[in-house]
Amino acid sequence: MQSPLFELSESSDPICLLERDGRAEYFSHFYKTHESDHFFESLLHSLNWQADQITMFGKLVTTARKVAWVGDPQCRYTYSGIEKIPQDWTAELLQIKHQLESETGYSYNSCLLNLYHNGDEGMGWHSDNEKELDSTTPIASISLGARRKFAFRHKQDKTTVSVFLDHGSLLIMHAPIQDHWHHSLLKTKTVMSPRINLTFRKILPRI
Ligand SMILES: O=C(O)CCC(=O)C(=O)O
Ligand SMILES: [Fe+2]
Repeated sequence: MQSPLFELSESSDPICLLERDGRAEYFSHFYKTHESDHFFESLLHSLNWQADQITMFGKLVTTARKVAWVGDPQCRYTYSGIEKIPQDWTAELLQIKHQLESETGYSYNSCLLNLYHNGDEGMGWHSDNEKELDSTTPIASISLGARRKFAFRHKQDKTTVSVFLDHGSLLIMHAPIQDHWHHSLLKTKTVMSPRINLTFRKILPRI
């Protein structure tokens, strides 16, 4: 079966990509090109980017993709058995966070950033359902740089829905999407330039 692939035009913002077992909305032009160019450059140079470590088939593997974890000081986050301590917000990240908060009506206290140097780097199928995350706050994902293909795959019936994430775009993943769908950033041989992705999240206070 052919899976839907959304090819979108600016006038159609926002587009509802999924509305079953969760909802995903896509804004292709959340930021204008010159604003997106500015954010890309400043985030590339102002953050402490580090290789990530993930568990694959029971082994700890270091990724080529780089990550930066930013948030309020109490926002600690554990994945693959490693506790991440956040970097401080930069002026640009606070500006983006405030714009997102007024767009969505939700508040965020952390942001995970990924730097993919080229199309050889991607992110495998997963869902963002860690127990530290407030599952009622949608994950808001901003893309800067190279246009890359992103896909959702339903956990039970394996239906897929994919979209190219544009420079300056915003993808909002509403609950309970993480319970029912995996998502992935697909690798490709045709992209040679870098991309930065920002996922704004709400971490629950520790009990
Ligand atoms: O790079 C992307 O668009 C996806 C990133 C992602 O899924 C994540 O950080 O959890
Ligand atoms: Fe994710």
